[in-house]
Amino acid sequence: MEVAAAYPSLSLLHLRSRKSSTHSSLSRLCPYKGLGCSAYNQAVLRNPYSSAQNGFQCITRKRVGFSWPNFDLKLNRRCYDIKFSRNVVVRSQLAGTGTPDAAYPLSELKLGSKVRGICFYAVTAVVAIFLIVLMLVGHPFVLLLDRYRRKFHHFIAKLWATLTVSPFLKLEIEGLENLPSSDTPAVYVSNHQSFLDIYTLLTLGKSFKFISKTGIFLFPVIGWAMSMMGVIPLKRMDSRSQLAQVSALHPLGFEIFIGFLV
Ligand SMILES: CCCCCCCCCCCCCCCC(=O)OC[C@@H](O)COP(=O)(O)O
Repeated sequence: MEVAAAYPSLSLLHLRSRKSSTHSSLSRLCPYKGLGCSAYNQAVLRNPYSSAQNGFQCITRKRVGFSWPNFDLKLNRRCYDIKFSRNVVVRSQLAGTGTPDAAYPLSELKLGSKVRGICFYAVTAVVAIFLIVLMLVGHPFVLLLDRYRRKFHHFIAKLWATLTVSPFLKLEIEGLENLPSSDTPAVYVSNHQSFLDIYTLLTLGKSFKFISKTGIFLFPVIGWAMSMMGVIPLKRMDSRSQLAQVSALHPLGFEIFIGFLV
């Protein structure tokens, strides 16, 4: 997973798994001097951890049969039809060769991985429910005292991310000194291999203004937190919305985080 921080010079932040091949964590920041998009492309291609060289994956979606209970009212008996198939997307930098065959259906995941995944979601939900209360209480003060950066909310988000991730992954952060200071306008761009980049970037504690598709704001608790943090909503199919939201940023300058899928 890579994050590019674009400010006067351009740096790449790499998010990689420390010990296993199943999850990614924040591990390496490689400074790369360059200007403009072409320089960025070169940086990605030439970097030893780049997706191009390692062939890390954006694995194509694989359809997996999934049974859903269905009620046949006439016969008053329960029957099971293959009604839908579910898309299971596996994206990992480290998992294999980058071919579609490397994707595997949910049903083939080991029990341990499933339990681990369920625990992850349980922890993140429980922690969010507690922390959202703090955010709600602090929100009026944040609007009065720190309307733009909202550092308090970002601190809460950092707590949420750290408490969620730390039982499951060990984060290693290298090269923090290469990041621009908080008062330097910068754009961070991630290739968004999975949602783990959001957690790992939140643990940095920087007041990124994330840009997010509008649908995510509808999630309970997380969506409310995003609104309070000032996450920028984006209607993806509407280029006017994209322009309007970015130009609405406060002229003092912000650090923006943009995630995109590769
Ligand atoms: C108290 C709890 C604190 C919670 C803090 C939550 C802060 C969350 C910051 C969220 C930033 C969300 C950025 C989302 C970026 C985005 O929009 O990604 C789109 C992808 O998904 C791809 O979607 P799709 O193509 O539809 O699969």
